[in-house]
Order: sequence, then C-alpha cells, then structure tokens
Amino acid sequence: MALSFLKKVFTFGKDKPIEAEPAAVPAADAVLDVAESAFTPEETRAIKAELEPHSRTEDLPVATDPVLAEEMDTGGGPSADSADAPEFAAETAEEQEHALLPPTEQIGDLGLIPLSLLEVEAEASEVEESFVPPSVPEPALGLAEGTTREGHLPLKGEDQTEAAAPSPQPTTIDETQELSASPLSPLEGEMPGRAEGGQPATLFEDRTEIAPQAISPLEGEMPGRAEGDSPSADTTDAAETQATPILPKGFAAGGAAVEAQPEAPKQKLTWFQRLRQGLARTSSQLTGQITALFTKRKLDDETLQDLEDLLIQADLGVETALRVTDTLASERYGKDVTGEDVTRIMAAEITKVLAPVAKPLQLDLSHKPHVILVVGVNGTGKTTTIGKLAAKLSGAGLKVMLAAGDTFRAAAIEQLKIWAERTKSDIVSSKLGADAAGLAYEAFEQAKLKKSDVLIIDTAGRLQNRAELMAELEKIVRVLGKLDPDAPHTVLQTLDATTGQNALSQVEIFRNVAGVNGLIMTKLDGTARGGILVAISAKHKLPVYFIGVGEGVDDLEPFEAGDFAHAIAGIAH
Ligand SMILES: Nc1nc2c(ncn2[C@@H]2O[C@H](COP(=O)(O)OP(=O)(O)OP(=O)(O)O)[C@@H](O)[C@H]2O)c(=O)[nH]1
Repeated sequence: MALSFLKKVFTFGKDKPIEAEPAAVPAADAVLDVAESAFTPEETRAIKAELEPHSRTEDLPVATDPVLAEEMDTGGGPSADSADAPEFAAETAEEQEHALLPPTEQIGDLGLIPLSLLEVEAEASEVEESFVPPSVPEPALGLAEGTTREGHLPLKGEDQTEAAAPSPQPTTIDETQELSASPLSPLEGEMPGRAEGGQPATLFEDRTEIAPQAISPLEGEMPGRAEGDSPSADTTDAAETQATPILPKGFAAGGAAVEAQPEAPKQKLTWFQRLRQGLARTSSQLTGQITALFTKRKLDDETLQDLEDLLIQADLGVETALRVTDTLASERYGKDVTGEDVTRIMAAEITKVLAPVAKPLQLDLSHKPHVILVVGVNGTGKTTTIGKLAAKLSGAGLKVMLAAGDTFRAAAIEQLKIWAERTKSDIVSSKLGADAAGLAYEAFEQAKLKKSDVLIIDTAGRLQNRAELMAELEKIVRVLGKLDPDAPHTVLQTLDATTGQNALSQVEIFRNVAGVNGLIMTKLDGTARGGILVAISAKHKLPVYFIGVGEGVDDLEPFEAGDFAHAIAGIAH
C-alpha cells in the first residue's frame, strides 16, 4: 500500500492545472537520456524495454522530470512505471477510470482536473501518518493566504530545528528518501533527485521559510525562535533601529526620535566671520583698489583725491569719504602709505560714523502691545525680517502677534502664516485685497485683547515714488493712532543692501510718510554695495537695529558698528 501510494504521488501528485503544450512533453527516449546518467547501462536498457510497449500517454516520463511530472499529473494517467505496479493500476475503480483518460495533449482542452489533493491525502493517511505528500498544494497549507496551517503542524513539530535551519531539505524529504530506497523501479529511485531540484523540494523550501515566522501557536515551541535567534525577529529589530529618523534641525524630537546632531564646530562661523563673508565682495573690491592705489606711492593731494573718489564709488558716501581722507592726511601726508594703513584708518572712521546708529530696538512692553509697523520697498525683506524678529521675541518668552497687512500679495499672507506657525506667534490675516488699514486696526484690537507683548504688522511693498500707495501707508499709521496715540511705537524700514544709492531716497520718503524711526538692512550677504549703510547712517542718523545676512531664521543679527566697519575694510576686529 505504501509503495503504491508513493507511485501514485510521484506520478499524479501535482498542484497545478494542466497546461497542454505538446511540445513540452518529451518522448521517453529523451527523458531516459536525462535519466541515464543515474543508472547503469543495464538498468537503462531494462527501463527502456519496459517503457517501449506503452502508449504515448503511458510513456510520459513523469518520474524523471519534475516539470513534466507536474504537467502529467493533471491528466491523472498512469505513469511510465505503472506497468511495474499492477496493484496500483488496478487499485480502485476511479483509478481505472483515470487510466482511460485521453492523451495528455487533449486533457487541457477537455477541462479535466488533476487528481485531487484529497485523494492523495486520504491514501497518505493509510501509508504514514507523519508523511505529508510532496504534492500537497500550497494553498492547502495556507502559506500564501496566511490561513491556518494546523493540518501541517504535526509535520513541523516533528523536526522544527530542521524546519528553521537554512537547509531547504525538510524532514519529510528524508523520509521520502528512505522510502525510495525500497525496491522500487529505477524511475522511482529518481525521486530524491526530483525532491531536491523539482517541485516538492520547492514546496518544502517554502514551508521552511515561512514556518518559523507565520505560525504563531508554534512560536514558543520552535527552538530557534524560543532562543530569540529567529531571523525574522532579528530583522525586525534591525529594521526598527535603522528606521529611527534623524530629525533635521528645527524639529523637536519626540519619543525615540533622535535629535539632529549639532554641526561640527569647524563649520560654525562666528557672527563676525559670517559678516565678513557676507561683505567679502564689498571689502575685496574696496581693499583691492586701495592697495593698487597706494603701491609705492607717497600720500599727496592726488592720491588723496583718488582715494576719496574710490570711497564714494564704494557707496560709503561723501561725508565718510572725507572723514577717511582727512584723517589719513593728518597722520601720513608726504609719507609712504600702504594699503593696510588706509584700511585701518577707514575702519576706524566708519566705526565712528556707525556707532551712534547701532542701537538696540527698544520695546516698551507697558504698551501691551508694543506695535511695530514694518514698511519698505517691494522685496526688501519685510516679511522675512518679521519672521526672524518674531523668532527672537517669542524665543525670549514674549507673546507675539503678527498681522498680515500685505494684502496685495497672496504669497505674502501665506508666508507670514508659516512664520507665525514656526515662531508660535498669533496671526491676524484677511483676504487678498482687503483694506490694509482695517486689518491693522483689527490686529491691534486683537493684540490688546490677548495682551500680546508685541504686535508686528507687515505691509505691502511699495515704491517710494507711488504716491497713492504711500498715502495708504499714511492711513495705516493714522488708524493705529486711533487706538493709541503713540502707535505705531516703532516704524521699521527694511532696506535691501543690493540696491545701493536708491536706498538713500527710500529712507527719506518713507521717513516722511510713515515716520520711520529705525532701519534694518537685509541681504548684506554677498553684496558688493554694503557700503551704502554707512552713507545712510551718516545722512539720516536713524538707528540701525539689525542686519540680515541670509534667508534663514537665524540670519538676523543686532547691528554692531565696529564689526560692520572692520568687515567692510576686510580686516580683523
Ligand atoms: N540673501 C538674503 N535674502 C533675503 C534676506 N532677507 C530677505 N531675503 C529674501 O528676499 C526675498 C524677499 O523677501 P520678502 O520678505 O518677501 O520681502 P518683502 O519686502 O516682504 O516683499 P514684498 O511683500 O513683495 O514687498 C525673499 O526671497 C527673502 O527670502 C537676507 O537677509 N538675505
């Protein structure tokens, strides 16, 4: 019975529907050619002799080729070795019926199904309780669908070490090999080879792969897993470790998240280094010309005039230029002068010009809120500067409210909302095109109600020569004054350092219209026209509170006269 079952399994056992492709079915000779290497010549001849009389269907070399075995088993026809096993051929009426099936080529067309798994398993139970036929299809094991594998558990329980081992050779295959060693026909002797390279082995590989991970009831019983060396468990741990995000700067770490490491110290520039870097174009242009001018020349009227022209062209302004040449003449007239002599004196004189305007922005927090109105020409950096200021103030624990008064530009409103969120500030905004003065008024009221420390109002950029827009700015100031005669308490004007001389007239007009009482110069990073701040300071004498050297939140620094002067002169401070 056991022998007949094995024959049946290896001949008919399959889990795939037939694919009737005649070309894929080799003749017995061809198959035997493959098989020959495994047998002695005598055995091969004997086999051929046995196979000759059979019909083509009977000749199908199921046992010698795993692929063909799969195709053939769907037909359920007798195997090549069936002649050697009469007890199998005549075993049941059903099997006899199978024996009458048409040739394999026609089976697919007829839509016949293979011998069912249930038939195989029913007989298997008669043979060996622990034996699971290699032909058991995967779905029945629930591997693919993840359904219960209880029917398969006894098998795993028999040898779980092997099941968990890397070798794809399961226990059942060993049993098969043992059984195959019984005096079956030579073709049946091929089975172990088939198990290694054909479908059954693949099936067991699948089981081996999945069993330790997918069968939870067995987890505790599996030595490999119980010891905690399950590959899947290890993999999960490793994956978790690797998946732990490294948050970028600016994101707070929560749970197991890892904070971004601080930048390497060597990459962190001091503020003065950054300023020097930002003003490098301005200073290198200036000092290069100065060095060229004073190479092997004594200081005389001509060189002094050349120097004055040079300093004016560098946007420093007439006043500052004269200060430098006067000081230089008083110290070195008629003597040899080096470029270093000139830049040292220049830095000292510029410092004297800037020192009176380098003031901190004074906040009168008794106002609740202290209102800061930010004005300026388009694109000078108003919104960005507001964001940077809000970051500093809220970072210091002050309650900040922002007002999106640039109702001309949708992007400006969105931009300010982002800054508000980022700096944890409150924000008052309205629709595009809304009345900016009305919004400013509303924001002021809200800030009073909320007891904000500081209210910063953004405004639309406008060219100083656009009278109607400047009138609107005037209206904003007037409206705010209705709620507090001193408001706005600070009117900040942003100046773009790259604009050069035009900034002088910008300050003049905005000062007259909106009462600008403080300046912030932006975009001092990379400009060759940084000298304009000296000219503005000398002319308007308005406080310069901060300077911007980049678009980032930290790229706003309090204005320091000495730093700025030395950075422009390109010398250490
Ligand atoms: N490099 C550099 N760019 C800056 C600086 N400040 C602002 N910017 C950039 O300048 C551009 C204009 O800035 P905004 O803040 O939108 O200027 P605005 O004055 O509000 O513009 P309008 O609303 O059109 O008047 C943006 O791309 C900013 O990122 C700075 O200090 N350095």
